[in-house]
Amino acid sequence: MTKPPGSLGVLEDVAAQLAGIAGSCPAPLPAPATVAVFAGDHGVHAQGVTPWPQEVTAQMVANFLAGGAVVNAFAAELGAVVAVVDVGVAGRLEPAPFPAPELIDRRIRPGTADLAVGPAMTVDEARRAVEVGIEVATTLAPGSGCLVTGDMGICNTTPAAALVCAFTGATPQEATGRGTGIDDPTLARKIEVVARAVGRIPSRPATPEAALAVLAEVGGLEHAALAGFVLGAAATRTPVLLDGVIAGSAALVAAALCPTALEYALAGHAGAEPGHALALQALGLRPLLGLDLRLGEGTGALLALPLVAGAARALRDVATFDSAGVTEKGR
Ligand SMILES: Cc1cc2ncn([C@H]3O[C@H](COP(=O)(O)O)[C@@H](O)[C@H]3O)c2cc1C
Ligand SMILES: O=C(O)c1cccnc1
Repeated sequence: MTKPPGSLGVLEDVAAQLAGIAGSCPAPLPAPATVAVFAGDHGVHAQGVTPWPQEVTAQMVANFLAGGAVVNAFAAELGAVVAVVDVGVAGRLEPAPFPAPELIDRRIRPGTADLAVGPAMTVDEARRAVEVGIEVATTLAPGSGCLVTGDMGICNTTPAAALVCAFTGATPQEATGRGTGIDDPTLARKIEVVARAVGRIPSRPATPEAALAVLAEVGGLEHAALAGFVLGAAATRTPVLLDGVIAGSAALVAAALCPTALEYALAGHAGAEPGHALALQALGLRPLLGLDLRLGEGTGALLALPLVAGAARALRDVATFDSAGVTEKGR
């Protein structure tokens, strides 16, 4: 390529990873990208770990379908498609007005149980939610050059923090953050809730069965589906761009189920939630962007898409020294 070796820095690693994923060099461009927003609710809402009412999850699902959320704005800017999956919303979902895209209805149950007091879901429900993610990824993959993780679920930074503790060995104080923006008393309560949940499970589950049991005990339905989404992306040799702490915690589950699946994942950004950095560090993933985002929905992953596309296009389109008649460097 007509550039000094190494001059594209991290993007050279991205290009090499894309080529490895596709098994061809140059790799295909990561277009079109499809962001799958997995939505679910959480019984731990009863503990007062977020200032937002639970019905905001269902209302935001309607907003995604109507095209009115931040993820829709970023997707429109970047030419990405938004798919919305109900894997466990608690509320009734009104049919979206024509010509809105259809909701993918894969609801396992209307929200999890309260993970502060007992298992969030059964192991069978967790497995079925993982399978929803696998199904969505393998269905979308043939028409997508890149898959992007998205999430919606009021309270979902609480199970994310618990999963980060379980899979990295971090303490609840280290892994728990302010989510959508909570005050000090709420944060103290949230840390206490995460500690109670994590106290019931083994640290660093060593087998896929143990990982699934941890996911059922302290996770969420969208976390489970996102773990499956990463597995499905890998199974179809499709790059998957990870968003924030929900995706990061789900990727820890995916890595415990199948370590090599993470070779197909790229970290879009470093989010503000402390558990996100812990998850990425444990996974050995370097985030492409650092913008202090703390939204979710897939927004931070989508913003990294032009970097991934740039890396792929450079590898494909840039002339060689020979073909462009550019003189190579001397000694
Ligand atoms: C209007 C609104 C839109 C959102 N879009 C994503 N989230 C994000 O914030 C929530 C997690 O934060 P916590 O654990 O503090 O509740 C999730 O719904 C996540 O997707 C939103 C949250 C709100 C309120
Ligand atoms: O990092 C995230 O994905 C995130 C952070 C705060 C709230 N919701 C999501």
